[in-house]
Amino acid sequence: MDVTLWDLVDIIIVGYLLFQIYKLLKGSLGFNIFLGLVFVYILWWLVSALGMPLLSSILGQFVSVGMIALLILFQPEVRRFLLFLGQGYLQGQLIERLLGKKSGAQEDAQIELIIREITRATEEMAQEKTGALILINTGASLDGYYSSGVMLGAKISSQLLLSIFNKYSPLHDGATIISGQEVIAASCVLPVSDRPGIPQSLGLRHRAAIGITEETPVLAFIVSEETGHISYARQGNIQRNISAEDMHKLLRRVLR
Ligand SMILES: Nc1ncnc2c1ncn2[C@@H]1O[C@H](COP(=O)(O)OP(=O)(O)OP(=O)(O)O)[C@@H](O)[C@H]1O
Repeated sequence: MDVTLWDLVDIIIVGYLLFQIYKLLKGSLGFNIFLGLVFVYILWWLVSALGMPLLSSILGQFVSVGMIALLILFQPEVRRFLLFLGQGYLQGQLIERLLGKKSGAQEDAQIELIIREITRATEEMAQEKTGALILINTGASLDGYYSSGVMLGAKISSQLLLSIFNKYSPLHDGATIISGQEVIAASCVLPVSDRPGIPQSLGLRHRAAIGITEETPVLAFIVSEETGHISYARQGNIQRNISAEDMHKLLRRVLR
């Protein structure tokens, strides 16, 4: 049998897609369903090869409606995957990476200033146990979420962020979204993740951070009102209790 270059490309693409499906379903109930479907498929293939017509035709019924069943069972995951593809992930990150980010010395200094302001405010809120949820948009289209909050279009500063999340401020509830060099909106309502693997101790603020990062390529920082811990969520995963230094490094990696 001849193995061509296209066979290799084919295998690499299928491998990549399977890995993405694994990443998407990891830790969810959907992963067990997916394993169940793979098991049914292997069983059907086995009984067909062994020549067991009755069992093979019963299992064959499942397999023949497989694609439709997959779309119904995994509707939220398929939606999330398509959103991820469409929402600036490719435009914003991949293309930028391919073309190389343009970053002059002046721009670098500006970004460093922004990072310092965000980190300073977050650190102060953590010390004072002021709850906060800050999204850093790295190229997604978040128009639908802006409209759920209050548009600001203001220059980023630690004072502004501290004012927004001050518990007496009318803007402190919900998420504040930062894009480029501006605080675009505050008090935004985000989708709350319903993934079963999330620890019970995490409430709505943390679940909203996980939820939005499942659907869009944004970075979400959370300050817990209860513990004063800083956490971040990215691609649906949460990293808890990070230091201000970790936060600074992460922002540098993402924004530069
Ligand atoms: N869908 C949502 N989108 C954005 N923000 C939300 C959403 N739901 C709740 N919040 C924010 O989370 C706050 C409630 O947080 P809650 O105490 O339930 O979460 P938590 O994860 O336990 O955080 P903490 O550790 O700060 O208590 C609300 O006051 C609101 O500001």
